[in-house]
Amino acid sequence: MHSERDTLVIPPADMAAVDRDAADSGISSLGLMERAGQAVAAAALRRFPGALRFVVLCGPGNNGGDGYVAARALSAAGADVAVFALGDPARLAGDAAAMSSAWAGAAAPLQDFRPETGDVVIDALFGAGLARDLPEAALRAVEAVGTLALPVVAVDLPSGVDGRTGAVLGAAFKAAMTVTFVCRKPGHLLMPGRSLCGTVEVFDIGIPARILMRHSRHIRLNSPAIWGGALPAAGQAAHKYTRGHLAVFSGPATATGAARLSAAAGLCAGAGLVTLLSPEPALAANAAQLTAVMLKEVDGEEDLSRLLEDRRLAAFVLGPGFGDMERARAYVRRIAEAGRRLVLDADGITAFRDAPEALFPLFAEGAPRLVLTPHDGEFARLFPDLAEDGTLSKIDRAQQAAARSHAVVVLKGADTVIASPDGRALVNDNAPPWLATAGSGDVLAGIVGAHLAQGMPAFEAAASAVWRHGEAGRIAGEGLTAEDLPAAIPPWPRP
Ligand SMILES: NC(=O)C1=CN([C@@H]2O[C@H](COP(=O)(O)OP(=O)(O)OC[C@H]3O[C@@H](n4cnc5c(N)ncnc54)[C@H](OP(=O)(O)O)[C@@H]3O)[C@@H](O)[C@H]2O)[C@@H](O)CC1
Ligand SMILES: [K+]
Repeated sequence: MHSERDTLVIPPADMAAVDRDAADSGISSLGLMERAGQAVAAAALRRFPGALRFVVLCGPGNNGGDGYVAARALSAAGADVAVFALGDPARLAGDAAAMSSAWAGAAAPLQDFRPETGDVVIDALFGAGLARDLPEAALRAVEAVGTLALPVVAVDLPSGVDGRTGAVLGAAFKAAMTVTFVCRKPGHLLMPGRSLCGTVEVFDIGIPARILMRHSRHIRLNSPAIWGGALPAAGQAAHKYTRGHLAVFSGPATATGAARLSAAAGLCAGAGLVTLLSPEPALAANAAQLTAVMLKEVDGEEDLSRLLEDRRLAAFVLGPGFGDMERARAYVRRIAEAGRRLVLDADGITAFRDAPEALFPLFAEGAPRLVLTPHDGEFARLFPDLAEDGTLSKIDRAQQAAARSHAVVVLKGADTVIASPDGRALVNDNAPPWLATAGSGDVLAGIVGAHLAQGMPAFEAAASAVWRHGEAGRIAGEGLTAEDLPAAIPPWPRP
């Protein structure tokens, strides 16, 4: 399990500020580069002991500097090493120039690189400083290495991956392994960057935590290390009501399955009681398929108001299969006015597509009580401007949406981002690809609802739900259907 420091994620621009602070406090930047390059060489030798030749591709900045150190260390270890440089090494500056001079071997132009079977490529072309699409010579190298399917060890990031957004600029190496320094960068976690990094190894090159924390924007990898303590301890005498009562709204008679999936997941995730709230025409369909989940008729705002008199009903899930947009908006208003907690998913989100400004003020007071769980398409309905802004990373989009909506935003995908109105954001990385299946989102909404019902703060409730959902996907295994997921939800992890 991760330590808290292991979960830190710092964007490249902030990382540059960390480097400056480290230098100001007397830490030698040349020493940092030396340790970085040595770490790369050690990792490459450990992972590829049978390499016939290590080909080190060095770029025009400090990433290239790390490459020259790695070349020297690999050579000192007895490996066969060839260095190819992008640009004239004589034009390198600062630490990179010093490390290039300390490399005793030759450095041929990158254009001369002809990959051979048995090569292991150390990609030190670009890291945090990649500012635009890869230049022509680098594109050709990416293509040639890809053609032979040579293993690549990326220094800091696979060249071509934008460390801030995870986007590919022109093209990018597909690495078997990425050795990065200090902490992860967003590009290691956000797609498609994550899929190009291979195994990510993070090396502590000696920058003290106090400097890191000064520049951390509270972006982290989603891990039990962050929220493991957020589950209120249920005492020996825990009563089902003290473990929370969750209510899930059913859709019409023709669309009841989604809500039942949410309800079942809520029960398996630890809610003491779960009630499905069903319109009258759907009662029979629901009753035929429920056992532990209770069923209650709610067929309009008056029914709901009466129900809300029961203070034990702590949290609601609205959206999966719900269908009726006007009723969705009315129910959301009632729940907000009654001070309850709400997971708004699927149709519940779409119901506010033309009037998001009618939703956001409803939950503006006090601690966050609303959790929005959109996929990209639903996100664009509530936040069209953020969805269209190509300069924003997925983390930026979720953070800005959370601040605007006063909601915890769970922006779903292979790289789900969970953001809080207070600026915290987590990137999730434990979801297997086969979790993207029909009904999977309904299950997630139910788990979030169960956590809210148990009294967890909304951000922790959502983050832990995303993680348990991912674990459930792993446990249920490839070929799962959403029906398999509730029973596969793992117990609450203790940090
Ligand atoms: N604390 C740490 O984490 C430590 C980090 N360290 C290492 O430093 C790395 C960051 O170094 P960096 O800032 O020099 O950036 P880097 O990626 O080498 O590229 C910048 C150069 O590329 C150029 N350039 C950019 N895009 C281009 C393009 N498309 N086509 C052509 N040129 C392009 C750009 O030129 P410019 O944009 O100014 O014209 C500039 O010359 C980091 O990834 C890690 O490996 C360690 O050494 C020690 C501690
Ligand atoms: K690189």
